[in-house]
Amino acid sequence: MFKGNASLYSMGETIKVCCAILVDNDKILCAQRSATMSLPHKWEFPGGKIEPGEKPEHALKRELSEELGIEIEVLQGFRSNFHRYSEGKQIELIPFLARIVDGNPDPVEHQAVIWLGVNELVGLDWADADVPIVDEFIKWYRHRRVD
Ligand SMILES: Nc1nc2c([nH]c(=O)n2[C@@H]2O[C@H](COP(=O)(O)OP(=O)(O)OP(=O)(O)O)[C@@H](O)[C@H]2O)c(=O)[nH]1
Repeated sequence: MFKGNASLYSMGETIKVCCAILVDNDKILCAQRSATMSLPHKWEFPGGKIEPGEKPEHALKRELSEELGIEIEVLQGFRSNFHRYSEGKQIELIPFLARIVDGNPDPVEHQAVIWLGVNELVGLDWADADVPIVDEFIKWYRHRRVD
């Protein structure tokens, strides 16, 4: 007799997605998905799917180069968030604090990118998977040690 957790078996594959919280002069880069992307017009942190066997940091550098034409340095990782969208897609969103080391963000796919102060982040219409990450980042940023 089946005794497992049935919901585990109906969830399907979890897609691993990395994203960058890019900070420069107390501003954070936010990217808006375009009308033709999934989650149209929602705000997110730039990034994308991690390919099989790829290290998350490597995927992040690749995606930011492709999407925004920038080179980044990854500073630290934050706790990932598992989220299942209503259409059934489940993602693990893995955030990293990062900074730009070369280039200016010039979006290829996104509709817009903007730099916002930490206090302004909550005013955006974030993709659902990002909401806990935004909240945790705000708390972390306010309490971080500045040496
Ligand atoms: N890059 C990024 N993707 C996110 C974030 N939040 C979030 O839910 N996602 C989702 O994670 C997936 C990342 O895929 P992607 O960026 O590589 O490619 P994509 O838009 O073509 O994906 P899709 O069309 O298959 O949904 C998308 O489904 C996107 O909606 C985020 O903050 N950054």
